[in-house]
Amino acid sequence: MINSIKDELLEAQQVLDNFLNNEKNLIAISQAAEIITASLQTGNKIISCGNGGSHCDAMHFAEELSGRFREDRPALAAFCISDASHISCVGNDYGFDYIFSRGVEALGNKDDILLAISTSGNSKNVVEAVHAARKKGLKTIALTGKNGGALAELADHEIRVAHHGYADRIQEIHIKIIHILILQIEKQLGYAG
Ligand SMILES: O=C(CO)[C@@H](O)[C@H](O)[C@H](O)[C@H](O)COP(=O)(O)O
Ligand SMILES: [Zn+2]
Repeated sequence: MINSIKDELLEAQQVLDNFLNNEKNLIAISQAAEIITASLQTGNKIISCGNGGSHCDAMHFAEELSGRFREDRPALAAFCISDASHISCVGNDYGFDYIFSRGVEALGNKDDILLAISTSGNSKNVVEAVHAARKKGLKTIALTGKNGGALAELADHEIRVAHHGYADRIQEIHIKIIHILILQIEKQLGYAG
């Protein structure tokens, strides 16, 4: 078992190294931080969504803006489409493909940001959310994996972990990206040194 544990950690290290050693990825993160900061500075908000582990990541991202990251600072406008009654109603009445798009239709405004998280880039409900966001004039940022899937073509801006294995390895980098984004947003807003 020890060898298997070690193999997992070594693979995770390799995926992180591959991501880190491609300058394009660092630029993509910095641009996403700038887009999000500009939106917050003009009184707009961030809406996040994703499935499974990416749903948890989307919640994690939003709560660190509306709640707290490292230090105290004012609350920032962000929420994740995760209300169970909304999801069960829309899933039941319209279909699971529309659970996020309906949330964007209800609460998204022009110049808000949609952060769409999907390791495959192909989850239909996340893709539909991006379509709905574009229709309403939101800016769309996709956090993807593998070859970016449908979101690579659809989103205004993409940060991709180009790992072609299992989703969990991609998510492990996504959560690092999320924490880095929060820090950079705070720095640009003058809340972190
Ligand atoms: O957390 C994990 C795997 O680590 C799973 O729950 C995973 O998020 C689910 O299979 C998702 O439905 C995958 O969706 P996506 O990342 O392809 O959009
Ligand atoms: Zn997982």
